[in-house]
Amino acid sequence: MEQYKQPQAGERITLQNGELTVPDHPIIPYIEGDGTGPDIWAAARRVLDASVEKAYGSKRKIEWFEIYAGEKAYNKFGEWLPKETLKAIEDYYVAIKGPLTTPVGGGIRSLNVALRQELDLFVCLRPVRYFNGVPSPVKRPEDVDMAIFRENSEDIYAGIEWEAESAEAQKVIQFLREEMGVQKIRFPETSGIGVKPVSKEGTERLVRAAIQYALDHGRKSVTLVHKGNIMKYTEGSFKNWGYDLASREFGDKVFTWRDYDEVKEKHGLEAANQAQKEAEEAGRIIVKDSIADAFLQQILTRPEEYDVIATLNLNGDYISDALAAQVGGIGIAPGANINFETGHAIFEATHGTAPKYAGMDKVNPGSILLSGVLMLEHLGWQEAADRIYHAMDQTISQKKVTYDFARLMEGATELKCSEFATQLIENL
Ligand SMILES: NC(=O)C1=CN([C@@H]2O[C@H](COP(=O)(O)OP(=O)(O)OC[C@H]3O[C@@H](n4cnc5c(N)ncnc54)[C@H](OP(=O)(O)O)[C@@H]3O)[C@@H](O)[C@H]2O)C=CC1
Ligand SMILES: O=C(O)CCC(=O)C(=O)O
Ligand SMILES: [Mg+2]
Repeated sequence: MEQYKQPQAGERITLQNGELTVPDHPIIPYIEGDGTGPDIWAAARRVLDASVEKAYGSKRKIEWFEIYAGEKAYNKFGEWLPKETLKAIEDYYVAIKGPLTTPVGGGIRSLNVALRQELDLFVCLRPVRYFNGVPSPVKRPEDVDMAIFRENSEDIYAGIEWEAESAEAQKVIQFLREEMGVQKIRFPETSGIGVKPVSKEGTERLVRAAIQYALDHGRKSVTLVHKGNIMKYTEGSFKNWGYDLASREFGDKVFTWRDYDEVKEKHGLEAANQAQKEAEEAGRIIVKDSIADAFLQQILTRPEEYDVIATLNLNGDYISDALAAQVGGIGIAPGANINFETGHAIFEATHGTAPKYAGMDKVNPGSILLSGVLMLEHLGWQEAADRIYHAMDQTISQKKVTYDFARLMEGATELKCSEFATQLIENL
């Protein structure tokens, strides 16, 4: 880490017996991000620091350590994702990042995805909840309270694809047609090809983390969201492996829809409904499943029926933006990429770099800030986290908001990104 200036003060977070040990002055690496990243990060950092100070005085303080990825890394070191960045996150366990640009249709592959894959941060956890007063396109946004567990290491995001008409694509198509008996590639001469790996191990560690989270957080259900009717051996297997794991590892802590079907088969519908009701009353987690397209309409029409969601990478990407829109948009949707086995985590906004607003001090810093709040909770600094939740509620109720909310609210005062942060600090 010769190129990076590590802070003189502070100590490392360590892992002991599978648990993070967090010193009072932890060193936390951060990546500012591209586009609007510098604006939202500067605002969020001020609020995080102020809240920690307010909650703990001088006893606790985060020692921030800048590390680099994306355009800033390229301009400084000629690399998009320097090895030192990965090493710093490995060494310090917990990091936070702003959004990074990914060009469409060519150029570099996603650095966001690369960070998750290189560090094997297999869960992308995106909690979606409503803050009072936030403008929403739905009638009862307060019914949305879900935690999305998006698989983060495989699926179509593995980046195994070949461009149409390339020698590689032609070779794969030839192999599929001649050796695998594939007859259904409609336009073989001009097809690009993508491969979607989904494994049993990958599914199991994701579903295990989702059920454990549901148990630890007093949640009621875990829904496996898939498109298994069409992609039988990837998304369909995700569902089957998920149910297998739930019964095998969690036993009577869960009641699955497979259990329901079994009771129904043997004793009829009424008995099955009764068995599920008793399981719910006993606090068992209901493990169910939903096909992705139906799920996307049901989260609009019956959001109160869904709680923890476990899903594959691409479904999770769509679902997290769709659900975020229901509770005020991606400007306030937080996220965390976590390896629940090694303890490594990167907290990051759900949205991207919003390039048209870059450098305008305009966009909502809520998403990266609330990702920072998840980070405070992960460190066990709940008092500092709670102050920020409270300040968000207060500030939005006062109708002092950034442009994204102001354009949907009557009588709102539109604040710049930095002014919104100042207002939050006043309300801590
Ligand atoms: N994890 C990451 O780092 C991610 C990176 N990206 C990357 O970001 C780049 C831009 O992607 P794009 O598809 O435009 O998606 P963005 O999420 O960057 O922006 C889409 C729209 O969302 C709204 N928005 C985004 N951020 C905020 C915010 N902080 N406050 C309020 N509104 C916000 C804006 O809406 P409006 O126009 O209505 O004001 C904006 O135009 C791409 O290179 C993409 O690959 C994308 C997603 C995640
Ligand atoms: O990496 C990207 O450019 C997009 C990632 C994304 O959409 C997400 O993290 O939700
Ligand atoms: Mg996305």
